[in-house]
Amino acid sequence: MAKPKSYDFICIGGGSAGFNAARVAVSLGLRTAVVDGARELGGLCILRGCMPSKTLLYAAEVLHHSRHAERFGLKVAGARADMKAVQARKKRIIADFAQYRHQALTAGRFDLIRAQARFVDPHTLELSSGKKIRGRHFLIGTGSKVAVPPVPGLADIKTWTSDEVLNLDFVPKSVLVLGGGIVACELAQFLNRIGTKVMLVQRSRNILRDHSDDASTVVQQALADEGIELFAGTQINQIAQDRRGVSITFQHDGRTVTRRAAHCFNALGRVPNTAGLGLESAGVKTRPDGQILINRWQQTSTPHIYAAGDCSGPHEIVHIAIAQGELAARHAAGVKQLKPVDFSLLLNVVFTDPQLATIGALERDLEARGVRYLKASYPFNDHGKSILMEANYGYVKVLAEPKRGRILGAEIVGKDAGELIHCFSTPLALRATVRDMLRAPWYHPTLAEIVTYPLEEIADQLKG
Ligand SMILES: Cc1cc2nc3c(=O)[nH]c(=O)nc-3n(C[C@H](O)[C@H](O)[C@H](O)COP(=O)(O)OP(=O)(O)OC[C@H]3O[C@@H](n4cnc5c(N)ncnc54)[C@H](O)[C@@H]3O)c2cc1C
Ligand SMILES: NC(=O)c1ccc[n+]([C@@H]2O[C@H](COP(=O)([O-])OP(=O)(O)OC[C@H]3O[C@@H](n4cnc5c(N)ncnc54)[C@H](O)[C@@H]3O)[C@@H](O)[C@H]2O)c1
Repeated sequence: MAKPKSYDFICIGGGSAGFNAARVAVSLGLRTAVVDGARELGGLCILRGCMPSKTLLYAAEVLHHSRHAERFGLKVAGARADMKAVQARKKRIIADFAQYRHQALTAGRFDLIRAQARFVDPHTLELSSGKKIRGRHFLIGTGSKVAVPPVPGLADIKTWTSDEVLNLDFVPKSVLVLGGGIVACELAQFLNRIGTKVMLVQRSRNILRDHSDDASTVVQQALADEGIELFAGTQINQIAQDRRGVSITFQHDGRTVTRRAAHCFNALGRVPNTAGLGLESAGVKTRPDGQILINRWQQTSTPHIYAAGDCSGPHEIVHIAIAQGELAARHAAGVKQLKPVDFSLLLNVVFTDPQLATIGALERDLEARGVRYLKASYPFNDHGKSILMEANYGYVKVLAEPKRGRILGAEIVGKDAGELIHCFSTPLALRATVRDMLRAPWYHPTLAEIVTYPLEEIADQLKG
């Protein structure tokens, strides 16, 4: 039998983490291969995550504005979603992005092997083709898959995942959304805006539980105002299915509630896609849910094997997956003076409308750590530019260190919060103070200008 081909660096998975790790590894002179077993190349972000969801959310936002044009004194008759056309546009856009990634993967800078891989020992992968390859270093970037938690009846019924919702070419009559995380909230609003009756059932007291109560309350209110029937703080008793659709019974506010819908959308989270990778043969340790344990250089319990992206966490966010993949490649190549991924700059965006975005420290983290801070916030419904845009939901909140006013974090809920939060990215990275930010020019009238009000308030607190 032929000797297995051998590489310096092998990426298992060619998504955001794996592709970017490979790109950097090659640039550092490592003989590199990417192994990906997907029928379609591109990874979650391009094919079934960020890009298709944001394409559809934007279309739904345009429809929403058209339907509420009278707020601006406009008459737009008959605005509705032609889902076949919406879907065709999404497919065209995504095909372009996927094609671009396909070209990058097949450009010959590294070997691309189309196969599923599993470890048979710490340096050898067995491929679904039957071949074996060997590596000096590995990067596991196998992503995540939809979770099916033990909700009574859930495993016995046919549910949609985000994949099916992103592929809809019709307007469903009614959808029961399970979960109140980012996927649930973004896509519940999309469904509601295209004309579906949406019920959302969420376990925690608030939707978007990773965010502050203030922030999630604003989004929750906006979703309810648009007509989504939203139940938070529930406990599901049973879900069942018959020819007419699904029914759910749950506890809410001390009552037993029953609802019916034509379809059920499972948005109860995702789990690391690591089963079947033969991690035990390689000595790679995981948490009970399959999440790969890593150190700050992305090394697993077997130091020449790295992991990055959704399979290792701690966040399921594309720019983090990319940064982790790149760091792993540099570490494997022996680059000196590296810095770990800096989670004190964590940037998070929820693409609901209003959007919810945070950067840096959250108030609850500072409180938990006993860190003193100054804070100030300002509402969108008192800001000229947002008032003229009828964008009245939300606020900007800034947190700063009390001595010099160094920015510690910011939270924005409101129109285009995902764009506005970037006003704080560079200042936070450069450890700027509120006074540094106020020295910069701010054009009038812009949405971004709203940021100056809490900054000025903190500057005043510093004087006092
Ligand atoms: C609906 C939705 C919307 C999202 N929106 C956003 C957003 O707006 N912004 C954001 O930052 N994040 C968003 N995310 C999260 C983001 O998409 C993920 O965090 C990111 O794509 C993960 O990248 P990855 O490289 O870890 O995994 P993936 O991109 O999933 O790549 C994993 C690759 O590994 C391959 N693979 C798996 N197992 C094997 C094996 N055994 N052998 C060989 N190959 C294998 C797969 O085929 C796949 O190509 C969204 C997610 C979802 C579901
Ligand atoms: N805008 C973005 O950046 C973006 C968009 C979409 C997804 N993502 C990423 O994808 C990841 C997955 O998102 P998600 O929304 O699928 O997951 P999630 O973990 O954020 O949300 C899952 C929801 O299901 C609920 N849940 C879980 N188990 C339950 C049970 N047994 N009973 C009742 N409720 C239960 C949780 O309370 C939570 O509300 C996120 O971590 C996110 O970072 C990011």
